[in-house]
Amino acid sequence: MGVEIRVEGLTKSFGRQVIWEDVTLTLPAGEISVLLGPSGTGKSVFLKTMVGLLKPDRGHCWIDGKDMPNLRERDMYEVRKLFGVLFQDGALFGSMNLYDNIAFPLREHTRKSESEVRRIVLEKMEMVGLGGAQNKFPGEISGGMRKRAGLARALVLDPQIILCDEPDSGLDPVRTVLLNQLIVDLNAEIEATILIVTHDINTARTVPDNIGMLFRRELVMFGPREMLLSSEEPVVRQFLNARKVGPIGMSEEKDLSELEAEARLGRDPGPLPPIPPQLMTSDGRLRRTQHAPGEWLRTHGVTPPEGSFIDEMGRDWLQEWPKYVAEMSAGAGRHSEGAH
Ligand SMILES: Nc1ncnc2c1ncn2[C@@H]1O[C@H](COP(=O)(O)OP(=O)(O)OP(=O)(O)O)[C@@H](O)[C@H]1O
Repeated sequence: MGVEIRVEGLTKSFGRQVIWEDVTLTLPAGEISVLLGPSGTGKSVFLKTMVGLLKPDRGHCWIDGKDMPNLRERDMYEVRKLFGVLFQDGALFGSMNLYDNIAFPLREHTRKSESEVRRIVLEKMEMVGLGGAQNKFPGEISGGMRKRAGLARALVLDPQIILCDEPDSGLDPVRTVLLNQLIVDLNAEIEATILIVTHDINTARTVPDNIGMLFRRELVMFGPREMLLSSEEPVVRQFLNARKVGPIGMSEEKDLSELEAEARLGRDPGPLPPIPPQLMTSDGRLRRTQHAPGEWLRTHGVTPPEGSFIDEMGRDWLQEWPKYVAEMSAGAGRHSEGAH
């Protein structure tokens, strides 16, 4: 089961350039969260600070009771073992085949025998759909395969926390959805706490349990997916709906002439689009941390936009959910009876 991560008042600057200030959020144990923000708002810096690769100016990041940025190097090394990190390009060693790349953390951080290493590497490769590709070199495979190899490598130490920095950059839309599916299935399987940095709006809208948004050196909002997808906050709304109208411009903030032009053309962002159903696991089983569709909206008295929670087959998940959960639990019951 993944661990909760509690970030409090985290602030980071490089020289006089403040990247973000006073970031406070909690990544709930075992849930999937997405971090959004225009380019250059410090999302990668945030991930690197979480794993202790960068030191913040001040603040805390509590992981399993330990305050990561304020640990001694040796203790930090121990906490780092809880993490699996998928960097943007997979960060594979070009001179090693996939097998050796994926085996690397096991050989570096554990004293496992080569036969044990082999068992784990092949299992993880199978898990990400790379069975049989052990002898390929990173230069011989596609970008999507490199990402999956990076993911397999991030998984070998059985991480309780997985950080993915733009896992979908450079992937075609179908590969992006397949990678998202893999992440959701993985979450159901190993129940790790997952944080994904992405620019892909479809990923942000359909995959996570929670969404956070960085803008103008602060965390504008962090909370359940439904909270951000129904938010009227201009930056959140503009970003999550990929709209031109809103505070974000080509440089991070719009200048006066852009805002004047926008005012002439009309600045009404229009109605919010429907909230899509969340991506389910591929075998339909429920993730341990999965929330019922509409749960946050109901508890907060928010009416979702017309057409929300209807999937591409026309099923309305607000109606279907109780029936679905009952069927799944009955199925799980049957499985466990069968197992005894
Ligand atoms: N080691 C460093 N030293 C100095 N400045 C840095 C360092 N790393 C990042 N920065 C600066 O911090 C800012 C945020 O960078 P970061 O890569 O985190 O942005 P990002 O939100 O991930 O962007 P993108 O979406 O384009 O990947 C940038 O201005 C970058 O130049």
